[in-house]
Amino acid sequence: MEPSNETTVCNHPVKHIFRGTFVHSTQDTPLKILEDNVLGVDDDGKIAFIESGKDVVSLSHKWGFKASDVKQLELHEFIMPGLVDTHIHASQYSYTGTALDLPLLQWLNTYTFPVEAKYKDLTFADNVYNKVVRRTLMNGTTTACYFATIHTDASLLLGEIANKLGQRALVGKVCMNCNNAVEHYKESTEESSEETKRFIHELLKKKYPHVRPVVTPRFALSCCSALMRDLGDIAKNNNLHIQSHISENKEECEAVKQLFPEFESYTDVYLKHNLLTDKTVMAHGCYLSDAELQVFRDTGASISHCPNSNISICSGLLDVRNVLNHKVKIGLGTDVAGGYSPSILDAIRRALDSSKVLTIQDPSHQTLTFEEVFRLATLGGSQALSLDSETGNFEVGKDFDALLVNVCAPEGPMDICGPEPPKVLLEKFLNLGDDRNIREVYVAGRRVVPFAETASC
Ligand SMILES: O=c1[nH]c(=O)c2nc[nH]c2[nH]1
Ligand SMILES: [Zn+2]
Repeated sequence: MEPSNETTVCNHPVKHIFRGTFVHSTQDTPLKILEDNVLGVDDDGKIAFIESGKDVVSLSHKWGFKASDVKQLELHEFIMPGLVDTHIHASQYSYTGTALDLPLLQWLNTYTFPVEAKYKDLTFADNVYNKVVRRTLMNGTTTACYFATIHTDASLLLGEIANKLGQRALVGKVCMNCNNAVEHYKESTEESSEETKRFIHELLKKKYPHVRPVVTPRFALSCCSALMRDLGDIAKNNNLHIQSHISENKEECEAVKQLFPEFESYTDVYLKHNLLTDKTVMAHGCYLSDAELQVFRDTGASISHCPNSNISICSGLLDVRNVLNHKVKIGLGTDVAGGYSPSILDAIRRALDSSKVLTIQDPSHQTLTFEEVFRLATLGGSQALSLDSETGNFEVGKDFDALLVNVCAPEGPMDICGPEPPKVLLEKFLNLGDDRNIREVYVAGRRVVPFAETASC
């Protein structure tokens, strides 16, 4: 509710008030630094105001808070928007940091499918899914777009755990009816469609405030035409998000061409199966042509850039500058476990490295700046997931999804050798920081890190 004037106490109470430095991105500016600002979070977890610290007295009258309610940040602290992981396989978390010696298709058959088959066992799923949600939250991921496995009940469990621990999440029960490598790790077409409908129904029935289902055809090599068409219809009928993979590796692109010769391109395969919408996020896209990027632009579909994975399993390098020039929505993804790090801070560094490699190869390439990659990791990710009306930056009315960062955390990974401006502190954090610097994490105004209770290994 909007306050009526400056002297009336607003009857919509604020539950957190922070004063200090805030950094975030907007559509026009990749990095906005707001020094000595005051931000209030209302009872619904939404940003009620963000204004100059000089106005704190009039704000306290207007919103009915006391000076002692204000949490004053230290000089080496700042608040930034939560990180958005637009593509992560929760089910692959158990082998993160290993099995990076094969290219995509062999990697899937050798490592991925045998592990994913184990999620029939809900005890196994419960252990891994609790760990991945905790680890990503600790690393500042306030929103995650998850692939689970083909198992409906384990996928529902992932949604339950994300809700319990307070992470904003899109959760996908994986659909795949083609797989010759691992027996039993596939579904029939009918099973896949019916179980997807059950998954959506059951998850929506829980009415979790920040956890939603996402329709998840694994990729064109795992799903026949009939299944992709069914999934396109299911997403349309329920107005749901869609996620998949596209143009990650050359061998995969060639196989798609062989399997779907009647289509103009890999993008055309998804387009003609109604899988490209303004709520679709496709991982990778390293080999998309300009014409395909134009289709992304026209449909409003987005790309999840997963640079760690692209390098780790030798898939390719995405030219993010070209994607941005085509005005296609783009965010960052860890792609655990093709990517070996569950942290979006790592994705930021790998995105910058990848852009620099492109510049080494072609000096006319316009290297991404750290400010641009900061935006990809926050507002860009929320746009890629079509969640930017709810989260992504500190606009009044959005949910307060945020990290309180202390660059001088005791036992932390970096040193600050004298007074530094906030822009330097942010750049240092993005390049050198880790979870020790992330003192608090908020999702929709709820403090979710530090955890209420500690988990054992
Ligand atoms: O990086 C990837 N990870 C996967 O699990 C996958 N499945 C299809 N294509 C994929 N790419
Ligand atoms: Zn993936």
